[in-house]
Amino acid sequence: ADDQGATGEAIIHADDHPENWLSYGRTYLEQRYSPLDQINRQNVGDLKLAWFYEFDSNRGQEGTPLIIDGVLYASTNWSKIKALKADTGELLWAFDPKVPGNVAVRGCCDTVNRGIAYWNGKIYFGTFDGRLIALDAKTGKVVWSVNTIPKDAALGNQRSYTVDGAPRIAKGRVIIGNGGAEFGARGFVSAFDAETGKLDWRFFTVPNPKNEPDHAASDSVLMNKAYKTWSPTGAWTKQGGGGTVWDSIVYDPVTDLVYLAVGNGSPWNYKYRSNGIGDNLFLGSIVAVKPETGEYVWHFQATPMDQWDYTSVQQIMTLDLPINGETRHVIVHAPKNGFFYVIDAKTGQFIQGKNYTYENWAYGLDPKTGRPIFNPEGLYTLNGKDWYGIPGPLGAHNFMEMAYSPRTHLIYLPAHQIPFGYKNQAGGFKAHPDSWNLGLDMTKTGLPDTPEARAAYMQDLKGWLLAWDPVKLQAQWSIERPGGWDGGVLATGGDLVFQGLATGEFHAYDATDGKDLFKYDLQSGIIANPVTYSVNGKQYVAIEVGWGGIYPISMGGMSRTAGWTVNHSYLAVFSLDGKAKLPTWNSIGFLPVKPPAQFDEKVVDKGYFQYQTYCQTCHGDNAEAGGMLPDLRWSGAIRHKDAFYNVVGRGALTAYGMDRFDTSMTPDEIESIRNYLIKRATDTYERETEARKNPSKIPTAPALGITP
Ligand SMILES: O=C(O)c1cc(C(=O)O)c2c(n1)C(=O)C(=O)c1cc(C(=O)O)[nH]c1-2
Ligand SMILES: [Ca+2]
Repeated sequence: ADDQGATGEAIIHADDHPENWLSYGRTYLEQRYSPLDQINRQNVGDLKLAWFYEFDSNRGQEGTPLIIDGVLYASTNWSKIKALKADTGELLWAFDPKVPGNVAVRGCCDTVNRGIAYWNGKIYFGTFDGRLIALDAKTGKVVWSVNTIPKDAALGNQRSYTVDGAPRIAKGRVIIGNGGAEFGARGFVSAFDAETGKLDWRFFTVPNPKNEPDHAASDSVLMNKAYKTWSPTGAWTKQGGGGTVWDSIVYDPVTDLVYLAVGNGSPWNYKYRSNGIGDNLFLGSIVAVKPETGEYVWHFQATPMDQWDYTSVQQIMTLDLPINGETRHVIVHAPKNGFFYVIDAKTGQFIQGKNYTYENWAYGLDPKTGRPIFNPEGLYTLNGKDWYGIPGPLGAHNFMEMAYSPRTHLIYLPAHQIPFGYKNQAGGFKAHPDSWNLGLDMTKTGLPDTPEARAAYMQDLKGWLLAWDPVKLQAQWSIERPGGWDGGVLATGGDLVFQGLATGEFHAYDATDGKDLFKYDLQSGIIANPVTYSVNGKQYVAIEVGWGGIYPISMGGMSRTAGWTVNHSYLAVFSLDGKAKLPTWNSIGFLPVKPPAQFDEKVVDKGYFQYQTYCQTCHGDNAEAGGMLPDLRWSGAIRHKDAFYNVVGRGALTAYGMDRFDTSMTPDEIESIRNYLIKRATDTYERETEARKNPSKIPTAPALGITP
């Protein structure tokens, strides 16, 4: 159809130009498969570093670069863009949208950016403070810029919006969502005209709190269908309800539909959010809409009554699959909840599904509808009991993308097991300003601190690369790793599967059997997705390097099971004849500093509560950092009350992403955190110092306070 536009046609026919990587998942199918085969099973062992380019941010890097006619466009943390010559790494231009540092506190999961879109000579990307920007791809000059968060909409009280997902473009409309459901937000996506930046339509994913029209594409389905799946008086009416679309949005030219991947409830606690009533549409769902108008077509809800942060925002991939002797055009989807779904792409009808990892919240799926058969023990907000949930809120699969090879008919799925202790906030829902507001007890969700409990928990941390058969719903082969949070996957015509790991190793595996054919130490945890392209007939493989995202910042010390990882942020590019060499970087992390001698025991408990409420989700559970943001036990600022208050209360470090908290905490509360940090430093200094005497052994048990 000619209404696809020239770039749309180029994306549909991407295989005619395999040298390029034109859109986030390479094609509209989002299979992350490239037919390039110059690098293959026979020669990948000789792969070498061709060049690397260091970024000017040292936080998690989750970007998928695009490659268009010899130019590589990369997005980095803090929503910055670099245009580089794809064969040499020479900088052509750079763009910094100057996101104010104090907005970091609005986002749950690091100031990441997952990628960009290309359309008709322009580059499009979202910024952490909520803008969508179009740049001239040749010059990096701004063509237009819009604020994607409407000032006048009913979005709840907290309005904690951030934009970190890659925009997608369908028929000349740039579609972008946002994050914020751990705080307080109402999810929606907006579609802007790619040439002018004018708003075309908006679709809210959860109802208006008063069931009033938003004057948006979603009005009729929300008022007629979704609203009655919510209690009219739950905390959602104040917090926004959630349903943020922070990652996958996919246009499918076969069905001519746009699929929106919808997130978790806000607050998480279902009893508080919706009085324990209703399925809460469209949380944990895929919603299909028309690209021109945003009009609702169908939805499939994977997680009704969400209370676990089981988002369905994860990658939406489309495939043609043989099912019962018939070829069907389907969506395959592995959301956080641990189940793999095959859904009819045109109608949303459930075809089949099965758990792809161990999970304990559901006994299985109803074979007709795909609805989970709940384990009543897992409904912790209804039964009032503590719940050790698997998957936890980081899911069995997160933003790390899976890939599909049409040669092996397998999906390469980066999965993990990161359990979580869910516990209800006592005494009803209470929101804190500038904080996560889950309706959960944030101190008890703190991970265990006794050596025994930690040792047991560590045993439960696992990661896998699954070579998943989407027809048989089973892994044909898999690789198990200690600890999760490994990067996304690329599959190629050379029968290779590439993946970067939390340990900093970059690997190539044989796509047919998982044999490890290549590994390279990139010296910082990898969470991003690799891509491949070619320039003048030479094939390259590129990956953004930089440890971060939610796992290390919230799990802190526990995330070290995946490897002792320090953040070095850069783009690494490989070729068969590369000659570049990385310097040797510090790999032992923040060094312990002998803590001040005194602290006030009486305020330590209060400090712990304040820390877990306001600090934990970035600086790590129990004041142990995970290798990316500062480990506060060793911070110079804990040595003096005023120095600490200047940072925490008055915002001395806002430029680096540390907001001021004098609007949410009293000076006494802030001082109690300092005392708690000194106590934690005192308790752990010895073991952390010991652990570093043998740098190669740092991630092992002693560094975690576990008796080996
Ligand atoms: O509910 C939300 O609005 C929201 C937003 C985001 C985000 O914008 O990055 C994440 C999550 N949730 C989330 O649940 C999650 O596990 C997650 C991981 C990451 C990351 O980049 O490491 N972001 C997010
Ligand atoms: Ca979430």
